[in-house]
Amino acid sequence: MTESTQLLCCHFDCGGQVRLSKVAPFVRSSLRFPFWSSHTNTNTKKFRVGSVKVQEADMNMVITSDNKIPHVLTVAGSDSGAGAGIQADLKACAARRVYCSTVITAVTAQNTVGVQGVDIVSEDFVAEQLQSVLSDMHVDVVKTGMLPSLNIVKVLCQSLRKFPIKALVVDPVMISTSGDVLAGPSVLNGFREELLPMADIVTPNIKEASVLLGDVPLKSVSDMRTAAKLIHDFGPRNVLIKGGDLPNSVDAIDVFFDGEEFYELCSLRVNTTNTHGTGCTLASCIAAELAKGSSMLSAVKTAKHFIGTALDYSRDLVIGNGAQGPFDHFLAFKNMNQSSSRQNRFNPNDLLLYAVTDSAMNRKWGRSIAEAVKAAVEGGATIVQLREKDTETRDFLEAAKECLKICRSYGVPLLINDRIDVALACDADGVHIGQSDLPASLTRTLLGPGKIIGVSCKTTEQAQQAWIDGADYIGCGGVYPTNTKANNRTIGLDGLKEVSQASKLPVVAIGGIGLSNARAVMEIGVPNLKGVAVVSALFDRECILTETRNLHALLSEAAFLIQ
Ligand SMILES: Cc1ncc(COP(=O)(O)OP(=O)(O)O)c(N)n1
Ligand SMILES: Cc1nc(C(=O)O)sc1CCOP(=O)(O)O
Ligand SMILES: [Mg+2]
Repeated sequence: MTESTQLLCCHFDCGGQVRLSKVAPFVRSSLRFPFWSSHTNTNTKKFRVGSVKVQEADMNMVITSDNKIPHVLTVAGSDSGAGAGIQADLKACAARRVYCSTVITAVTAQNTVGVQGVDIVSEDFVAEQLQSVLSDMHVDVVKTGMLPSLNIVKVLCQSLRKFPIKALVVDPVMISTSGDVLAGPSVLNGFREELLPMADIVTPNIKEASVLLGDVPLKSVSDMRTAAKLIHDFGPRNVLIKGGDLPNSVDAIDVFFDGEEFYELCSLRVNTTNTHGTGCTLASCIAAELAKGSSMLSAVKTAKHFIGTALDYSRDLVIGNGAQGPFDHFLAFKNMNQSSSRQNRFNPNDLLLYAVTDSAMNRKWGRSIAEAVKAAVEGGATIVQLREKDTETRDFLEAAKECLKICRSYGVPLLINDRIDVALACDADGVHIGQSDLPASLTRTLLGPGKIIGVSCKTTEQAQQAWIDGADYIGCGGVYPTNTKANNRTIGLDGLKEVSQASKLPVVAIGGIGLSNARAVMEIGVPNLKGVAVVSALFDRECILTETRNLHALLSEAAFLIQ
């Protein structure tokens, strides 16, 4: 038996012996999750989803002091090809390191070509499976997929009323990726009237959103926003409309609506046909992150980033002969012939808005390092570097630990400037070093393959050496004159362009960059240039949060236009 079939068999037991335990009544308020409180204005927030670490965060399995593991119950159909449905849910939860139990609502004969047959499980047996799992196991989050009959929707809602859970994630599966109908119109009323009012989030794709709203066409992001609002009126607390199928869109743009604000979550469309099961996986990832205790928006961002990474890793995978293949949830495929796991823990898109702290600026404005970092990541910084030139080592270490907690909670990598000892001591995500610091090759030896290393380069030769030494990215500048670093040589946009074109590593531009010139920097149009690193334009300002937000919005737009 292969590893994957073993996994499948052991998880298909829906929960073990029936043991009825006393349960508290379903408490609706228990479904509420905290949200980012800083998002208070009414504008749409646009995120480029590229700042969430996937691989390393995975290893931090959350086990509580009483030895419980976050638990997702999926109520969905089986896909014999194992790309979608229950099988995708199991793989997604395993990859996100949470336990997943299963209630099977239908068995489909399915492969990469399409759906050849569907056998619907009776509602009585669905009810029995629900009872088995929910009466015995502590389920944190229920995620639903294919609910093929109105009666199944009804028994599910009854169970949810009887057993308390933390959150309900509804993926309103109606049509398979191959275009086959998986839930007919009779189920729609069950969704609208019973299930959606209980849901913490519903995650329709464009077609499903259209069907939920009585076949209104959705052709633009603006239509998606209107649809999100209308679906929200059915009662779910949050709506995520997945725009992957939106015509004429370079990016995959999803619209998230929490009842007050819209967020456009934007990520690069991965050029692959291995997309079967992305909807199920996304919903399962959201459920897994919620089970671990994430806020809703953060769960959605992590899930979207996970999908992007998994698709990227699996873009060349060949399984089956059909138009849409499955992908690899364990991010193993692309790495098969590579000796280290370096690619897994650094995402070059994280360089988009690189915030570099400065102790003198924090002192001037009366802020702690942690306060400054928190405001920057809340504002959308996608990576942070602590550059504390005159802070005592002990104080630096304590501040770094505090900042690491903040950054980890947002999925933002934290690097330490110069101080490899501090980075090792606090287990930071990596370091940034310059030409007069410890050599990059030695730094790699000290930090090992799992950490991020950035190297400052002003010339093409330095960029070549950084690559040879095993760095992950280069910082290139000073693009413009700066007061932040004394006697810094300015290389201008031309110098930046030359080094970026020659570099085999992703590049972040630095030096005198802010709102007024960031667009011009990005517009040099070299694909290797992934973002800008900024000190004074964020930290020598009254409101770091506002400055970071504004710069993030500008960079997201610039990156969008350039691709
Ligand atoms: C992203 C980034 N790029 C360049 C630098 C400069 O590093 P270095 O040359 O080592 O100078 P100091 O920052 O140590 O003064 C950087 N810090 N970050
Ligand atoms: C730390 C640093 N390194 C540079 C380089 O050219 O390598 S320029 C710089 C300072 C950047 O600060 P500001 O954003 O305030 O100009
Ligand atoms: Mg340095």
